[in-house]
Amino acid sequence: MVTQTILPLRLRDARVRKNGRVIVGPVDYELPADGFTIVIGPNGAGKTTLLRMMHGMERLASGAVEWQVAEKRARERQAFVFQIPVMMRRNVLENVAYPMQLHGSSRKQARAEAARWLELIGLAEAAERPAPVLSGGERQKLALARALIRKPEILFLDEPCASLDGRAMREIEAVLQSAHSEGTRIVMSTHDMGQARRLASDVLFVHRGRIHEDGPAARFFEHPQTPEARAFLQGDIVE
Ligand SMILES: Nc1ncnc2c1ncn2[C@@H]1O[C@H](COP(=O)(O)OP(=O)(O)OP(=O)(O)O)[C@@H](O)[C@H]1O
Repeated sequence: MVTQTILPLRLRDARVRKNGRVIVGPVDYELPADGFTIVIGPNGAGKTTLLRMMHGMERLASGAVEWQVAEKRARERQAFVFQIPVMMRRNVLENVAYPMQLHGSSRKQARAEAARWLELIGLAEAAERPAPVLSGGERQKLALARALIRKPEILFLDEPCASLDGRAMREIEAVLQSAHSEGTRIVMSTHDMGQARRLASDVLFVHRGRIHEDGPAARFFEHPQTPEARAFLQGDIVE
């Protein structure tokens, strides 16, 4: 059987409106099939909403978000990691195993795969602990293992390292880089310019609800094309 990729993703004239105001859009953009895309921009620029819109979590006021396959299949092949991870009041292993069980794996199979992921992500010792008692970094690792366990084609992450210490951040970045090198497409927002430079193959610079500039990371960081991106990279306040 030929497995058709869900990518590239196309956004056509896509807009999200809240309280009568367009907060993101119009966006016309094609997300290429490969890469580690970092989404950056000033506070309130629309990064979170753009990611949610790509993932199909926002009702569109106009336009379309189109994958290469039917919506149901596209949905199954994506995962999303939130800034504040959502987790069940069960132990860590069960939290990670859950998506596999939900999609038809036996409990035994799901638990075995979850244990493998916990090992990989450095959470093996916490397997039997209730998820709600984890530290911030551990929670985010759990969320990442749970997102990756079904080997999504594309993973969206909204500020996954906000407020984590250096060690947790390093561990999470290593897992993301490894997932990417094994073929997972990644789209992630961050406020941390060091992290953006470490991880990005390409950049989406969001300003006032629009993709203001996009391109390969090396070019963006060395030669930003727009005055707003230049100002942002210099650390100026961009409104
Ligand atoms: N549910 C909502 N109702 C009204 N306005 C909203 C809603 N959600 C977001 N907004 C507004 O839309 C704009 C974009 O928000 P969004 O959270 O996408 O930006 P962001 O770039 O992720 O911000 P930050 O960097 O602060 O996390 C902001 O001005 C925000 O106040």
